[in-house]
Amino acid sequence: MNIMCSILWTKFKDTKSNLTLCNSADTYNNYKRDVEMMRELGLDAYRFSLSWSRILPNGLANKVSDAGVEFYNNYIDEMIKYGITPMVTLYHWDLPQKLQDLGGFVNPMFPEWFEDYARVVFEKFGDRVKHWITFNEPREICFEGYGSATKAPILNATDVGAYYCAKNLVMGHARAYYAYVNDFKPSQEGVCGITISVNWFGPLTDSEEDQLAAEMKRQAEWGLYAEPIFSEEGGFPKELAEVVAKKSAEQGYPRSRMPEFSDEEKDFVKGTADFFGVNHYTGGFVSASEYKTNHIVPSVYDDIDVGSYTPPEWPKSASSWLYLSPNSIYNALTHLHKKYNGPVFYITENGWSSSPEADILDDDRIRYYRAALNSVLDTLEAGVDLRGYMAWSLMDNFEWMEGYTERFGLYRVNFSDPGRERTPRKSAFVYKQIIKSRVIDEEYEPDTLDMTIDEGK
Ligand SMILES: C[C@H]1O[C@@H](Oc2ccc([N+](=O)[O-])cc2)[C@H](O)[C@@H](O)[C@H]1O
Repeated sequence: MNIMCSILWTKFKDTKSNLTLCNSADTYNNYKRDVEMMRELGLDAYRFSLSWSRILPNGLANKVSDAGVEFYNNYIDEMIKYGITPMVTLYHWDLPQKLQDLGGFVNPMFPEWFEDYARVVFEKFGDRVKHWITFNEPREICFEGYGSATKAPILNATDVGAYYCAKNLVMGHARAYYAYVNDFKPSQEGVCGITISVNWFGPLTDSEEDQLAAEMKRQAEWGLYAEPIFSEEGGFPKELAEVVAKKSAEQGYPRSRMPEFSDEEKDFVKGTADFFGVNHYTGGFVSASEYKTNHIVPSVYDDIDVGSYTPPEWPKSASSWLYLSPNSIYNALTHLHKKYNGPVFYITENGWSSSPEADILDDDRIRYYRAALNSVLDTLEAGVDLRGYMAWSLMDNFEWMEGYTERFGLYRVNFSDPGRERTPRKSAFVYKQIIKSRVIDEEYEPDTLDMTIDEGK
């Protein structure tokens, strides 16, 4: 977390101490309480992410931190003790500084560094962890980190950053997948996939132009990362690659700004996921001609050149990008189901933000979860192989560039308290009731906000 902390230290230096900022919800010192909260809610699975540098302090696999491994062992064991299945993400945006200094995701060595790290992790924890996710949200890593400069490492390379990063990330994912399948899966018998942020982008009208515009938007936002792994053809999305090649030539680049996969690389990457992890939050409409804004030239958004529209009546969260978009889980997953020939899905994140001032009586979050879970039921009804749903998030935490100003938790965290006290919000009670009864009762009102554990679980 060092990279984000130092960047954010600049942003928040007037209000918080660096140490406080970097402790976030402090699961390291509170993991037993966190597992207790999972039990209070009646969860049967929990997704969390490993910190690469907590396990390999220098990023490279020659030196393993015993203390880091011990922490994760304790955390995993605590979940398993109470029948909670851990689902573990290897990379959730905190690259070891040494690797970043060497160029991070755009260094051609990146896929090998990632495989080496993955091997250590599979070896240490794979006896108990059976659900692995290589990367959390390639788009946010590549487009936001190496292109639009809105996430670490804040690299402003709008022309090529996202595209170069995407290829190396996908190659790293595939190397880790084969390491698992060849050397660990035979004895450990788990599964390995990737989590991609998939918001739903539908056409503004039924016109052919808008349908094409929506497809371009989907290709740029998530096809760039999904297509090489889940499509039959392999490689980057075809229409997007053609547009980028054409624009690159017009802009005087000697070759396309989007690298290609060789036939051998395409074959290597294709099919390297036992499941498709989806982080879904919101949606919107896309137009070929309306609602266009100016974009940096050259950039991914200039390449696709489409307009985006969010209906003003959609409820808005505390995050600028997050609206309650009707039935967008269904729209996204049925689309992917058809496009990629019915893969196994897990929804690995879905949730709603409120402001720090908002009360624990979070009816807006309850409305969001009820709508989302109804959309999950529609999705199952449509025959999509959706195996799990994970809310984001169990508790408030440090929300990247937004710091503590956006809260996603079913439990509120008191960040002024050195012990980081956790208190269930009203949404936690409603979520618990839904899990227990398997029914989404729109009228249900908890009669107490006292959380107890159902010992039967
Ligand atoms: C709130 C969680 O969001 C996840 O990341 C994002 C970021 C941006 C979008 N978007 O639609 O613009 C969706 C998801 C992230 O994985 C998690 O850490 C939280 O930040």
